[in-house]
Amino acid sequence: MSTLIRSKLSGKGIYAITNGPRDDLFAAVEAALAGGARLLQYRDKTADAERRRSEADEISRICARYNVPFIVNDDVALARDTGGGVHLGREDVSIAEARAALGPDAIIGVSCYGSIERARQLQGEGADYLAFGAMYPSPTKPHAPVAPHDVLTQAKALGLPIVAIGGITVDNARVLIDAGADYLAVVSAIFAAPDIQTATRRFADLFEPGIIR
Ligand SMILES: Cc1ncc(COP(=O)(O)OP(=O)(O)O)c(N)n1
Ligand SMILES: Cc1ncsc1CCOP(=O)(O)O
Ligand SMILES: [Mg+2]
Repeated sequence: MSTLIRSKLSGKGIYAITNGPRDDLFAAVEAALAGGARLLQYRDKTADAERRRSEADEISRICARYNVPFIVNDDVALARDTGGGVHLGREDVSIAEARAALGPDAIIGVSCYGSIERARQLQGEGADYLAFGAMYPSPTKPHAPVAPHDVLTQAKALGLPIVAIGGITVDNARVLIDAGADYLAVVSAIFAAPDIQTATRRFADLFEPGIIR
């Protein structure tokens, strides 16, 4: 069993990720947090900078009320201006550039897709968590290649929190936790659910077996 070498993230749990504009965005985020999400990412691939800024600002406040880290997808300037961390993929800026803008305390997470070599490289560059996936075909990102589950197990040796993403549902999640995922990153099975709080709670319960609510 490996130990975490350097982590700003404590524990395990659900990483809820928003998916673009919606009229009830703030209520949806609040429901996910009330349901037990332990990390929240603002992911909005639109180009409406003004709306993105005001939404990120409000969501960062909501996360602060729940004491849950707030992460911005792709956009380091928006992360800096809203006091958040950032998630970086292969199309995004380097960890060094993000770190220079956000400082040593900010959470910087990275996409490793299915590559343990990329994970090793990014761990060396100072990533705070390593995300792998898609683990299953994803309704949100249908063209994302599917990664093998054992990449999660291999990545444990790198000593950072491991995030699994892509097509995760309550019914297919258990094997990912067993393979080594510390966090399950979920878009549609939370934010497209008719009852977001209950959907998140069902996921969160996977990390707390035996708790009777
Ligand atoms: C936790 C987490 N993992 C992976 C991604 C995907 O990042 P990326 O490959 O940059 O793709 P986009 O999300 O930017 O379309 C993520 N956002 N979060
Ligand atoms: C951003 C991203 N990267 C790989 S899959 C994915 C989307 C995950 O969304 P869903 O939980 O709906 O499959
Ligand atoms: Mg990206």
